[in-house]
Amino acid sequence: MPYRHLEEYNIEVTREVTDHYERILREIGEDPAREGLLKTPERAAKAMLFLTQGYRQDAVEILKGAMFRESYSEMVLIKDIEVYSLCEHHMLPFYGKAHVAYIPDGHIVGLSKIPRVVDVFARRLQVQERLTDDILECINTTLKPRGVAVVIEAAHMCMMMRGVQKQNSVTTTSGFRGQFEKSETRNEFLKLISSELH
Ligand SMILES: Nc1nc2c(ncn2[C@@H]2O[C@H](COP(=O)(O)OP(=O)(O)OP(=O)(O)O)[C@@H](O)[C@H]2O)c(=O)[nH]1
Ligand SMILES: [Zn+2]
Repeated sequence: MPYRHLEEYNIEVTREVTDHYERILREIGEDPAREGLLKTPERAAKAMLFLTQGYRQDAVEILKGAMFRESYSEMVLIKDIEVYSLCEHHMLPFYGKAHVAYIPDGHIVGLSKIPRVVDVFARRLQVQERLTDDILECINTTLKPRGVAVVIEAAHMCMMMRGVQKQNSVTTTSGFRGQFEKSETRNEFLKLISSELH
């Protein structure tokens, strides 16, 4: 992605994507000139650029911006982080929850930065497996904790609205590094994310 000035990039790309959506409307049998649809191509373009803004954001920089030296060395768990992403096969939403934990090794990170990192990777075309790994690897290589764990539970609209049309299936993906590779620590994490206590 060329790093042109963001505003200039947004105006140019919004115009291009808007033109494409107008063509799509015509191809599916709609009349882009009817009143209700006049602004739809531009709205859809802005929505798509919002949902894919992760391509223009840097998760490593976000984490590095709020790392603090601390000796705390127990598990830090942020659970039930809402996730909205787009599957790369159909560009339809998949959505659910992410649970992220790490065990610090000299540094902690500002709590809000974890959901921000989740969003940076979710706001791209993804598969749930790669989204899980992207979050895991980013935290592992940037914060260098003793361990990191990521679990994502999600429903895929491409399996609900079309295709196999299953309304209640949930897909769970997970990744573990460092101390979470040991079953004791992993089990403590899994117990915490399944508990109803907040
Ligand atoms: N592993 C994985 N698969 C996904 C994800 N999101 C969507 N898919 C699947 O991607 C696959 C694409 O398969 P294809 O056979 O090429 O596409 P399709 O003909 O539209 O498949 P159906 O959805 O079965 O109708 C489907 O099985 C989807 O369920 C994801 O996050 N991870
Ligand atoms: Zn899909």
